[in-house]
Amino acid sequence: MNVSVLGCGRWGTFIAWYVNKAGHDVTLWGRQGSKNLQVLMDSRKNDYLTLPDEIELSHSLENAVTSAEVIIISISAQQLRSFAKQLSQLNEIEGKTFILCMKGLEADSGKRLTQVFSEELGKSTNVAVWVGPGHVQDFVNHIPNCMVISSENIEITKKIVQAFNSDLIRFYYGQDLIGNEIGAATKNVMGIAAGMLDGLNYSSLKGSLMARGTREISRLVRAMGGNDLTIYGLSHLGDYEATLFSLHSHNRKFGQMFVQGEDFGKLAEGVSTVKALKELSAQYHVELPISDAIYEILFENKDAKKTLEDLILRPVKFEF
Ligand SMILES: NC(=O)C1=CN([C@@H]2O[C@H](COP(=O)(O)OP(=O)(O)OC[C@H]3O[C@@H](n4cnc5c(N)ncnc54)[C@H](OP(=O)(O)O)[C@@H]3O)[C@@H](O)[C@H]2O)C=CC1
Ligand SMILES: O=C(CO)COP(=O)(O)O
Repeated sequence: MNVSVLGCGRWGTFIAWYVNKAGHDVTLWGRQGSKNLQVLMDSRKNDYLTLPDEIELSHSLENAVTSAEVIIISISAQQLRSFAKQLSQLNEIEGKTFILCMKGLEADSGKRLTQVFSEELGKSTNVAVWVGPGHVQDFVNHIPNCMVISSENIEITKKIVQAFNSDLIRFYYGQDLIGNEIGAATKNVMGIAAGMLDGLNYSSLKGSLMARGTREISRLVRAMGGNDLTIYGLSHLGDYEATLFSLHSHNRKFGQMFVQGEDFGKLAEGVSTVKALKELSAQYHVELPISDAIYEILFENKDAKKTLEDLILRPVKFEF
């Protein structure tokens, strides 16, 4: 199958490498001026991997889109709306399958990425998400993992899983798009919280963060019409090791450096997702104490140690 990957950062480049390894013809696209693409064109390498010669590297969005049956997008979540607008100007997008390999929510509206995408491209394309745990550094060292594909159309979900399943990634069929998208985006917020705990020498609280973080997000998913159990699956709890504990996690690292007064400088999607959660908490009348605490620390200048300690001082309540 011809597959194009749009976005050539850490994850998009890995996805191109992986999909080629799974037996497909792959084009990897980067925008004009992309340093990431230039480095790959010059050396076929980045900080994480080496791309085989058969993967085509391209600056032409039109060629990348028209030549492929399946188009995978992996760019920063806050750029998706404007990028989807750009895609909607192209011919021949009808009937194509798009897969979003991204973990975020629109910061201002709280909308899920498939909602943002469909609003800009209409209903004539299929859209799915590919989420779950995995770091490039582990996959290129042949360490396998499990991930999940989810869409509103089970036939599309099955087609993608069958095309991309391999001994490196075992895919599951997701049946709850709301839960999988909210789960994938919000695990980054818990990752930031975990990094803050690490930075404050409170790492032993991460078990409690796992228990109460999943509970908080499952309440939100249920209020939004999803299945609260999804939060205990691959998109969220299944991604906690890779985000709350892994030294590779950008979100965990961001949180750690934030409380240490340092600038991380790379994409940590959870920062924008914290804003989206503020909006969703109000829209759906769901209390999100951990996410609120991270919002206050990041955007209201509240003291991180005191704000996280205050979570412990909340009134006693039933666990479930
Ligand atoms: N296990 C998983 O499922 C993982 C998922 N991810 C997700 O993947 C997504 C990307 O993360 P990551 O690869 O780390 O981020 P990077 O910052 O490494 O890469 C982002 C890419 O997006 C491109 N980009 C940004 N804005 C635009 C735009 N307006 N138009 C076109 N291209 C654009 C950048 O272009 P340029 O090259 O010009 O800078 C860059 O290539 C995130 O949502 C992240 O959560 C990440 C890791 C693992
Ligand atoms: O989603 C990821 C791991 O599954 C990557 O997480 P980070 O963006 O925090 O590195």
